[in-house]
Amino acid sequence: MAIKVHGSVTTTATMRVLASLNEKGLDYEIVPIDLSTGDHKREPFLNLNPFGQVPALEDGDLSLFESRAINRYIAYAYAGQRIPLMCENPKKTAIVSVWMEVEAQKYDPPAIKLTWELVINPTLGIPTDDAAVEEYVPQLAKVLDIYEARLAQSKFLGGDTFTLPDLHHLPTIYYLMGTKIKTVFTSRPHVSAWCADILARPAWQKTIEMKNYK
Ligand SMILES: N[C@@H](CCC(=O)N[C@@H](CS)C(=O)NCC(=O)O)C(=O)O
Repeated sequence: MAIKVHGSVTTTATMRVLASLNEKGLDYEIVPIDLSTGDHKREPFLNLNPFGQVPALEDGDLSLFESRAINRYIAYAYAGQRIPLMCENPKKTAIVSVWMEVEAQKYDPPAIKLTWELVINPTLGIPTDDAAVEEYVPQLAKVLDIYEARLAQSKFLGGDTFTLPDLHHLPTIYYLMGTKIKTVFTSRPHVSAWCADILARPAWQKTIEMKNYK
């Protein structure tokens, strides 16, 4: 049975999973979940994720939610397919795990709030809260200062190669690069080069195309 992704192709967490499936070149089916009608808060979706958030993934008899956990599964279950998104060496894996935690715990909280304020709310007709933007940009900048130092030493966050911690940033970087605060990324030379590099990946370009032709 083909892998099924239950989600909405414009949402950051669904895009995160599609990006890893595309990196692996896997076949999958998208089962659209319409957030505007509340599909995600009703059965049968709640059976896949009782928290009522997209995405959820089914691979045979395995059912998962939480985009980052799904991506770990994809990386390990399909380790031999195309590029490795995790490492086998325990020490290298530990470093990759550190930067995955950094993305989820330090980077994502301000980045997702800014994505809501600057990208999602305007599409819903909700005006941007400029005070919130002013509060979150310095928080994001502080994290990116640390990234700038890391990326001066290492081509990617997890090491010499592109791995899940890099991939997990793609949806919010993609959206925020189209906003007035993109200089928070582009003003830092190593961060800027890293963003350009990971955004140009064919698997990410495919993810964007799926969003544009939904
Ligand atoms: N930590 C979850 C977050 C999932 C999430 O926030 N999904 C959003 C779309 S990006 C959603 O379903 N929002 C609707 C809601 O929370 O009601 C993950 O990474 O999968």
